[in-house]
Amino acid sequence: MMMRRDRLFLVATLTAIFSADLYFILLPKLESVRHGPGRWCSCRPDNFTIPRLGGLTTPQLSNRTSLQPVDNIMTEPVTEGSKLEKLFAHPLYNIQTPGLTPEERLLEAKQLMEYYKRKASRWERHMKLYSEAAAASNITVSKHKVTFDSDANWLKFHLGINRYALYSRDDPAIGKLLRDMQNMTVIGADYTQDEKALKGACDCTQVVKPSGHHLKLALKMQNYAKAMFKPMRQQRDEETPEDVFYFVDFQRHNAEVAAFHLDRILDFCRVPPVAGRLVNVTGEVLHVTYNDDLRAVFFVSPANNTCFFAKCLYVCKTEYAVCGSPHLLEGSMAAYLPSLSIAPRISIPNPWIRSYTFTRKEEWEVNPFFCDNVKQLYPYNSGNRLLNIIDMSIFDFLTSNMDRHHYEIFTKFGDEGFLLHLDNARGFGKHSKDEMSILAPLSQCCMIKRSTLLRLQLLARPEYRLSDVMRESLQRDLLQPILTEPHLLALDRRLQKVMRVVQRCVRRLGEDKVVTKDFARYTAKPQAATKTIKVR
Ligand SMILES: Nc1ncnc2c1ncn2[C@@H]1O[C@H](COP(=O)(O)OP(=O)(O)OP(=O)(O)O)[C@@H](O)[C@H]1O
Ligand SMILES: [Mn+2]
Repeated sequence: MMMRRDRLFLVATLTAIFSADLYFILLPKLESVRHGPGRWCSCRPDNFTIPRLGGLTTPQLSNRTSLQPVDNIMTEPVTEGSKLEKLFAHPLYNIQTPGLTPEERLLEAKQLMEYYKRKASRWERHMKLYSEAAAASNITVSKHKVTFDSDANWLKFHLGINRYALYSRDDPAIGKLLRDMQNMTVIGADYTQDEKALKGACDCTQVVKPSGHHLKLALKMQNYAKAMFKPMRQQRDEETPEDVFYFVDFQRHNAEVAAFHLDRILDFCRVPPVAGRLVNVTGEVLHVTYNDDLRAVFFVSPANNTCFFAKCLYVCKTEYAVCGSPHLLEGSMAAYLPSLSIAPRISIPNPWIRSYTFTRKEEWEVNPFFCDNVKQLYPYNSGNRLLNIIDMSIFDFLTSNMDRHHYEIFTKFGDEGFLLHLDNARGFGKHSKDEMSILAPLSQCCMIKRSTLLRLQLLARPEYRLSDVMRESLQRDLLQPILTEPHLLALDRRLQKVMRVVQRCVRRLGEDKVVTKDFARYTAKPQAATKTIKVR
């Protein structure tokens, strides 16, 4: 059964790829017949041509070019209407996954409801005890009504997580969850689990967490939805100065929001939903926290604004604080993933990890053949884990996030599970610089999933231009504009650079070696029937 589904999925992918070929190759050809020679001419000798799918079981696609020459694609006519809607209506974005087996879903509804009930009753108990204690010591704590809602959007998000993605773009619960995070009453605020474990300390040999720089909170909403709140630290138009190391750079709330939108536009769906919110730090944090440590870091600034700084054992510098104006503060709200107690995840060091010190270099930075070593190592020696790392590096290059020290996967899905793209707050720091080293997994391994490449090609075309679809997508956020124009335009420039890296690899190694079939593990199996697959 499991194998049949995998085969169906493979066929679905191939059908979509075939549709894309039709779209890119046949239609342009027909057009060129209609309009006479020259209009779609892609006959320059150095044209990059989209590779044929290799392998025994895959249909022979056209071996003619389907990638526009990178330097003339921007001059084609632009069509009217919503580019984003058109992008999402494209066959490449409508690969329908076959029905999921229980093993392919992260959670069972019954298990999740039991967890939710336990959580709700624990919360009510704590609230009662805490309110009594707070009244006795004259502390202001707002009491809000909590609602147990078995139809809550966050539950639907959790139930939708499966071995292929965190959510489906068509799932109406995701849009509703974004709205919940934007305006639902906050009933509780606390430090996040990892902050609690850290207890404000920092390891001074590693500068990953310079005391006071990390500032994030877990906010609980009226229906028990939980979000990770990262407050605004930097204005949208401020660029990270040249001399600032990436690991002491600010965390940017707008980068978290933008990364969610970009991940969805790339059709990865590996970033949890993130929405921007104006948070009242007095009413929605200070007055709803039951944590004395958190309350203790609040103060009122000389300008009469409510501020708070990160937990810190040694020095609590007010320069590190964030302040409301006088109470309202922008921030990102990232939907929480299911608790580790019901959906364990593991955190794995990125093979292309950077040194978090001022001087040391990692092996990948000095050894151009580093990827050959990685390819020998489990779990990068089989399946598509390495291809997933390469997807992640493309994503990080586009946002210019150098802080991908670890990645997480759900243990339930094992080695074939997708990689979670958590923590994107260090992206979008400099729009004028493209950090090519972030692409090292792609440039050193010279491999890319065909489905990823096809989508990148689409986003390089004027009718789906990445900056345009991003601008449109981000306009839906309450805190729009999320990215300044230079950051949006940098996306187009970086996309071209990704394509050029792929072109170079293809010239060096040939298409069949570089552009890899997705779901490589299953290619030796004969094909299943296509009739159950719907591709719009
Ligand atoms: N949406 C989420 N739901 C649940 N847990 C999350 C979510 N996002 C992040 N986490 C967990 O919290 C940890 C810290 O989050 P994040 O990396 O965003 O913050 P950080 O302050 O940059 O921490 P670090 O320095 O460890 O990277 C993550 O490693 C992850 O395990
Ligand atoms: Mn981080």
